[in-house]
Amino acid sequence: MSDIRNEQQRVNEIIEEIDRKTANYIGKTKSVGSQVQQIKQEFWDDVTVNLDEPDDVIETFTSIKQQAELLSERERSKGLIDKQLNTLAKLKNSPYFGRIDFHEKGENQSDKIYIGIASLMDSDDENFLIYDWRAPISSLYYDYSPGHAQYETPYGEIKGDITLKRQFIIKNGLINGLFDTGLTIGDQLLQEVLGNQANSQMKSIVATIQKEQNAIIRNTKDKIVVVQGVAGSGKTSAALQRAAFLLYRFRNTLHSDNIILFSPNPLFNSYVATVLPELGEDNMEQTTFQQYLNSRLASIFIIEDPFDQMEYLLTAEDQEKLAIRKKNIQYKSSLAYKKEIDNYLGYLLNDGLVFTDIVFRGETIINKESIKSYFYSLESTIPIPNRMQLLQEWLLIEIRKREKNERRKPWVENAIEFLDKDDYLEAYKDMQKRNNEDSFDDYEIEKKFLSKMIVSKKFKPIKSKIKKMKFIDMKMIFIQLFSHIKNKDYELLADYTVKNIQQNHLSYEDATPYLYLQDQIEGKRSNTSIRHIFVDEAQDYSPFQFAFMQELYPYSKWTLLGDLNQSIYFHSFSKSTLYEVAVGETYRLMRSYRSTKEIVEFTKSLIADGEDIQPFNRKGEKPLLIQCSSNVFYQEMLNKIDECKKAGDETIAVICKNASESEQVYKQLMPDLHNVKLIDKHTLSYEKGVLVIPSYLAKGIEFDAVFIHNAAEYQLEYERKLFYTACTRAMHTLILFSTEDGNPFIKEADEASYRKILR
Ligand SMILES: Nc1ncnc2c1ncn2[C@@H]1O[C@H](COP(=O)(O)OP(=O)(O)OP(=O)(O)O)[C@@H](O)[C@H]1O
Repeated sequence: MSDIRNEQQRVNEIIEEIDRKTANYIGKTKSVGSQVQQIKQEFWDDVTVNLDEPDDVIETFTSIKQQAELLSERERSKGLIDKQLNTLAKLKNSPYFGRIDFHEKGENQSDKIYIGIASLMDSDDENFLIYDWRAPISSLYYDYSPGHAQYETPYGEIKGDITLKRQFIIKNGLINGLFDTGLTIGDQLLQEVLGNQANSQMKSIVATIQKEQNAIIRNTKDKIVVVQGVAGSGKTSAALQRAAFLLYRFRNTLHSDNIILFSPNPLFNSYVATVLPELGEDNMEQTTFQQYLNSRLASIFIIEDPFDQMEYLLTAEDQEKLAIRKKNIQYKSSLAYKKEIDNYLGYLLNDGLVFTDIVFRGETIINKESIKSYFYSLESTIPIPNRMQLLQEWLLIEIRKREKNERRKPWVENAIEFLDKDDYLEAYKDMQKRNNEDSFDDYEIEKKFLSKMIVSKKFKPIKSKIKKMKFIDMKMIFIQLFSHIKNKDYELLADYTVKNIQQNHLSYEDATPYLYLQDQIEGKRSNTSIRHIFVDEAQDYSPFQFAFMQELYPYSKWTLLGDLNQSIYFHSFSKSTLYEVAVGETYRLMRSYRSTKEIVEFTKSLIADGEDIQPFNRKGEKPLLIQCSSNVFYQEMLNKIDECKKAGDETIAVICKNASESEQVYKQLMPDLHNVKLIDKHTLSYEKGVLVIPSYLAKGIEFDAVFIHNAAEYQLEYERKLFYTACTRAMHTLILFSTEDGNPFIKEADEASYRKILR
């Protein structure tokens, strides 16, 4: 009891210090804020603008630049102070979550180390009142129980003994819970945290990071970190805390805009978007691979996304077509296909590139054959993209020549006659600017000027196309690839792609290879400012996609997080997986934190190597299978939803196999559950309540209660992982509905791991 009193006393003192510091920062932010205001108001007073002579222009430019730099420096300072204020407000609410007493070897006494989301110094700025959880010493808290312990610092290893390890729950400055931990590291606090309700936004886990997660978060030595972690083992959590750790550890060189997170879908983006701000860091850029493909190709093609591809595979009726499509997907996702493209690129060095005619007013002014022959007249040892640039320069020169000739043609004279008033005025102003002439006195000068203007305007789109390399017939070059492929099924592969491309459609499996080929011809579009990439649900990327991403971000380190048991896309069923491609330090997370022990015991028996999965010991009800005929389905479901709500479940997801099933279920539930929400691939965020969601969009997210709409819909072997992924979204309650035909994977599962009701 006296422990709590003493600790609360310390919390109070810390809050007083936080208040002092806050008052100080508020004073500073006001002063810097008014300086910013003043600089903005008086910006032009302190700038001497004189554009008479070249020297004056330079002086004016320098003076504007200095003023702008001063403004941005002040704005930056204001931003930093506001950030400090924000952190202090968070610390005031909950200053820390952990304490360790560490007796360093060779010292007389132990130090009390309090750990929170940020550091706080005492009023003399000499001693740490709170250590940032990312500081080297804080590692002790995550890695050790009381007893011998050590941690790494930039100056070497420090050894000693932990004499006390304490965890706190502090809210609004009051200690609500205090646990001293012995050998069972942090279990009590973890129990508390995991017992809470699911949220529509993920929470940070800094207070209870587990040792195996800490190793991932603090890895700074490997270029590629690969995490294979079972469902709910904290992969996404580890990724986000790792981003915060890296931003702290490399704060002088790494900023949030040097980090990207690739997530499985836009809904997931919003689900994880609050974690970094909660930890006082700016958010990293979050995107999906599809967003990248769209940014590059959506102006040329209608691109299929992975969800449409999945819908097709789940619902296709024509078995022959389905078989062809599956073959396509597997081959086109493989590194063998990339190799074929590389071979093809070898051939293109000397022959085979296809170009388009350059056409002006319906007439070909440079034909594709001459473009091709110019290209191949260039030294063949020069790489294709460099030759393309030389070709581009040549074309622009040629176009300028044609442009000059064109000015004398009769159509130009006609166009001058029909020039409307606005164009004429524009030309007049332009001439004034260029020639310092006041009028079009001389008819010849006027005509020359106007014809130049008219022709130049008409040629502008052609020049712009050349600058964008549109003289390369990429579609044709891609189509032609298939006659070079040695794969025995190449006719099937070619037929499928060619038909699509002719209709300006690009399937998901064709999009990355297309871009890869394009980049190898036009020149790579690498992004060199990105230093670290997180790929969540990494098992969903094909080896080809991953190889392509590595070319896009050549200077980046990688953290790949995935679970082979949640490989739901067809391409990831091919033998070669991302995990074989990515050679790096591999971590395995086997403990599942999301779901109750009972749910984990059931879900682990749905998959082949599930016996290694360890549940965290949190109690709940066994999953319930309700097998009934479809005419009582919805009434049963409504009853159970009602029960869950009464038991306190706040997020309840009815997970359906695909989008059309979700729509149907939504329509059925709507009349009785007015605020039920339907989630589709365009949904950007969601609220607590009852949701109906297709299985593949529930990836990475969790809910208090999960209702599997019709377990009997999952029958084929390749739907096993989809089914497993859907079931593992449940935190506290899992109820499976099934029509009488049943579900083959549940039939294989341990009967003792679930309850069953037949209606
Ligand atoms: N150390 C931890 N302390 C507290 N909660 C944790 C911890 N690790 C994981 N969790 C919780 O477990 C749940 C699952 O975590 P997370 O979503 O990061 O797992 P995942 O491995 O990415 O799951 P999946 O692959 O199934 O999507 C989350 O609610 C997360 O907050």
